[in-house]
Amino acid sequence: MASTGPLYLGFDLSTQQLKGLVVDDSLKKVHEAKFDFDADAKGFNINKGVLVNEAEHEVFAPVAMWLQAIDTLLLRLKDDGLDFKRIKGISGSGMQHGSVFWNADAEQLLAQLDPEKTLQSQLDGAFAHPFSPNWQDASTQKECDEFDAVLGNEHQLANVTGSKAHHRFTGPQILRFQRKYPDKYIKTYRITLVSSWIATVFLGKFAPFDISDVCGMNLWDIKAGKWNEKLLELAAGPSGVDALKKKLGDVPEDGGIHLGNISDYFVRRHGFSSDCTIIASTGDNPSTILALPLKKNDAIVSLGTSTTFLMSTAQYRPDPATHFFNSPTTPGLYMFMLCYKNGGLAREKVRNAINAQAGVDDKNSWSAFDENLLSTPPLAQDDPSKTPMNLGLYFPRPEIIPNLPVGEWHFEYDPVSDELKRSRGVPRSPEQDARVIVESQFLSLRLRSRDLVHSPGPGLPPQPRRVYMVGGGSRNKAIARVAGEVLGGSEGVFKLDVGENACALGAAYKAVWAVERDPGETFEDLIGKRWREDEFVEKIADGYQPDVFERYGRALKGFEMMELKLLEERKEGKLE
Ligand SMILES: Nc1ncnc2c1ncn2[C@@H]1O[C@H](COP(=O)(O)OP(=O)(O)O)[C@@H](O)[C@H]1O
Ligand SMILES: O=C(CO)[C@@H](O)[C@H](O)COP(=O)(O)O
Repeated sequence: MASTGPLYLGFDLSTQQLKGLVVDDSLKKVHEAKFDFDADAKGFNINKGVLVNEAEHEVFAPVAMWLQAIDTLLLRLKDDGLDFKRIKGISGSGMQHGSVFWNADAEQLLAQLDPEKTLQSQLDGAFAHPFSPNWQDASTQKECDEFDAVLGNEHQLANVTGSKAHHRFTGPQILRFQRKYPDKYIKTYRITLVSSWIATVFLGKFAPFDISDVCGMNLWDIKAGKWNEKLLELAAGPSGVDALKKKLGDVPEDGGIHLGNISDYFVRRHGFSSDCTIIASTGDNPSTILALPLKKNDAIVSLGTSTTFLMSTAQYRPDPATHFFNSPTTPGLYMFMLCYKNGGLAREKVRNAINAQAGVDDKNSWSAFDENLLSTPPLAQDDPSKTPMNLGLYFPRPEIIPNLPVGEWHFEYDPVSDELKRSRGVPRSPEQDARVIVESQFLSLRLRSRDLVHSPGPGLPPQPRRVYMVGGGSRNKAIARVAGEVLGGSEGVFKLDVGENACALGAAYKAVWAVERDPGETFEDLIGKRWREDEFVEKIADGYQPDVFERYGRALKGFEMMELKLLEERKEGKLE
């Protein structure tokens, strides 16, 4: 007999694709589909989901392409057998920091959508600007300097907003937007984040920012729970704070807030039930921590286009080197995050060089990369007693952590003499680059999370209890193995059964919680009760291995010296 129980739909609008995932009330995934921007979008000259203006270091995405993606994704979910009538709640996750500038006609256009036509064909006129600045944008150095200065320094800004100023954060982006396009800024009636943009489309009217994603703007005072007036004043420019406040709207405290019923357009065009509820959408990283009942001292490593490292903590310990956000669901909890621009695409560059050298036909195959990753000894050290450790940084795009320009740098480090020497590359390039780039990415995570992790048991050095891998790169077990060697993890390295789609899963779980919670029931309680560990997660690699963990511990010192040296050279103008 066909099931009739309630279903919950989660979206993930990320750099390279829109994904949709449906779960039932027992948290089991029942449908999923995706729309890949490069492969599926028609009429946009994008590469890896974005457009680039190199001259100004701008990276941005066409908003109309996302509308096309929603139009097609819903058809794909239908083809997958989804009965839209059963969907009781929808929530979404969006790549963080990106802003969409809507004009004054938008709400009328949203309210009057004709179910015979696509979203893309009807909402073209709803935007004051056709593009959304992407998280990879690096055009706002001047604006970031102003943000860091306005409260005193970057420490003060991090204390108040959870982060120092970052190129991609929405406040500095708005400041640059209103300076570069004053007319468009005046015409902007409402600014949404990518997350509240998804909710807006499904709601048919403007949706507010969510309590977690708002922390990615450098405008929100986390402890006070309100906008910081000085920061608003800076971002707002000549048209003033009140005008900007109107464009930004309110920020409800409850991450599970019911924003309203789904827009009639979706009821009539796709057969959704008219009482399907739209739940606040959040950022892709906050959403990822909702994909499982994360315990204290567990870490999530998300290998998407960006690499991120996430932990849930009750301690608010902001620092200019890291990010803190409100939990998307639970007051009093925070999300700690590290975010790197050079994640998936940097690894792909090494993979491509290996495949080209080996004459591999399938350009997207990871086999040769994986073979080299596993056959190269740790730190590409053939004989640890005689040869130095090989360290490197691979940044095809300007990096966030540390703030370095495009480049690739190699060093040799002798942990006995503590000597660090510049080298021309790894001994056997590009094969050994596979090992050195993956180690480099995980060493940076270990370096920057070391004060947050603690010993998971007697006699164990500080490290996570479990490391969960998610995002596209979590398909790769060779990378997971190296993650365990570098980061540890007393119980091992794990993957969710929908590991690549954790953001969409987290969004779907948020919808389950928001619709089905009892009064006062936390997300952790509800999801914890329904979660089935044996079905939903798989151990994919060993974690803590004392010898190699200790060896990487020694490498950390050289790694830190390497970064400091390059930062010094940047200051002296030697790297640009
Ligand atoms: N088998 C694999 N090994 C390593 N990386 C992979 C593998 N499969 C996919 N990826 C990486 O996953 C990335 C996409 O991850 P995904 O989480 O879907 O992206 P996003 O959410 O940022 O759009 C690609 O850039 C690719 O490098
Ligand atoms: O900028 C950040 C987080 O601060 C990125 O993590 C974006 O949120 C995009 O992520 P993916 O497309 O890699 O999922």
